[in-house]
Amino acid sequence: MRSYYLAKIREQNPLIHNITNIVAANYCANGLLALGASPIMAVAIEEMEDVPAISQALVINIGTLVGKEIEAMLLAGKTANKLGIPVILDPVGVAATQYRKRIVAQLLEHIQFSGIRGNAGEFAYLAGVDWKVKGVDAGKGEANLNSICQQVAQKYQTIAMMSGEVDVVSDGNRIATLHNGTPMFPKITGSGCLLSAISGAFFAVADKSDYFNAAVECCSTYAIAGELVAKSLKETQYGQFYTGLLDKLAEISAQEVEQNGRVNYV
Ligand SMILES: Nc1ncnc2c1ncn2[C@@H]1O[C@H](COP(=O)(O)OP(=O)(O)OP(=O)(O)O)[C@@H](O)[C@H]1O
Ligand SMILES: Cc1ncsc1CCO
Ligand SMILES: [Mg+2]
Repeated sequence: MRSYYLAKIREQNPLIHNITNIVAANYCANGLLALGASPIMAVAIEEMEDVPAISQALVINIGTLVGKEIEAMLLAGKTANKLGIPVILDPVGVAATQYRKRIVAQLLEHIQFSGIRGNAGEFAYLAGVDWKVKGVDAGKGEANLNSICQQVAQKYQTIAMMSGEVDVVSDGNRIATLHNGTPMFPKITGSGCLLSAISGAFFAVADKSDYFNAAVECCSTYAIAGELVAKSLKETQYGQFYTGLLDKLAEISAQEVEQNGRVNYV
C-alpha cells in the first residue's frame, strides 16, 4: 500500500469539524493535532452553518448524544453536504438502544455520508445482520465480516470502514482487508472514535473519486501506528499506549506505513 495522503494532511493542515462524544472529544482533538490536522469541536445549533463553512470535513459521532444535539447534527450534515465537504458517521453503540437506532436512522435519511466508520457490532446492525452487541463494544457474531462491510457500503452509498482485529474497507464494489493493529486498542476508550476523526482528515485531502484508497490508507496508518507503539510496551501498559499512540501519529513516516502495511484486496 502506498502512503500518499499522510503527507498531504501534514502539508495542508485541514480543519476537521467534530460533533463527538464527551468521552473521546479531547482525545480526538489531540489525535488530529498529532497527525497534522486541526480540530474544532462544536455542537451548538447556532453555529452549525458557520463551522462547516470554514471546515474541510465533518465527523458526526453519536457516542453520548443528548437531547437537541440531533438537530445540530442534522443541520451541520446538511450544510456540509451543500458545501460539498466530506461527512463521516461513527454510529457508536447503535444497536444497543432504541434511541440510538432512531437517531442513526434519521441521520442516514437526511445526510449523505462519504464514510461510515464503526465496529462489527455497529456494522452488523446497519447491514441488518444478526449479532450480539455489548454496549459500545463490538460483541460477537458468526456472519461474514467482509460481506457485512460491503453491504453497508452498498446500502448507504458510502465508504464503509469496519474496524476490529482485521479492518475491512469497502466502496460497495471493492473490499480491502487490513491486517495490522494490536489487542491494546480495545483496552483504551475512544480509539475507534479517534480513527473516525482522522478519517475526516484523510477524506479532507482526497478527491471524492479516491475516497476508497484514502480510507484504506487511513485505517492502515492508524493500526500500524498502534502496532508499532505496542511493540515497546508491556501487555498492561494501557496508559502508555494511550499517549504513545498520539506520539506515533505525529512521527509515523510514509516509509513506515509502506513497510508495515498488510493489505489484501478480496
Ligand atoms: N483485537 C484487535 N487486534 C488488533 N487491532 C485491533 C483489535 N481490535 C481493534 N483493533 C484496532 O483498533 C482500532 C479501533 O477500532 P475498534 O474496533 O476498537 O473501534 P471501536 O470499537 O469503535 O472503539 P471505541 O468505541 O472504543 O472508540 C482500529 O485501528 C482496529 O484496527
Ligand atoms: C465508552 C463510551 N460510551 C459512550 S461513547 C464511548 C467512547 C467509546 O466509544
Ligand atoms: Mg466505537
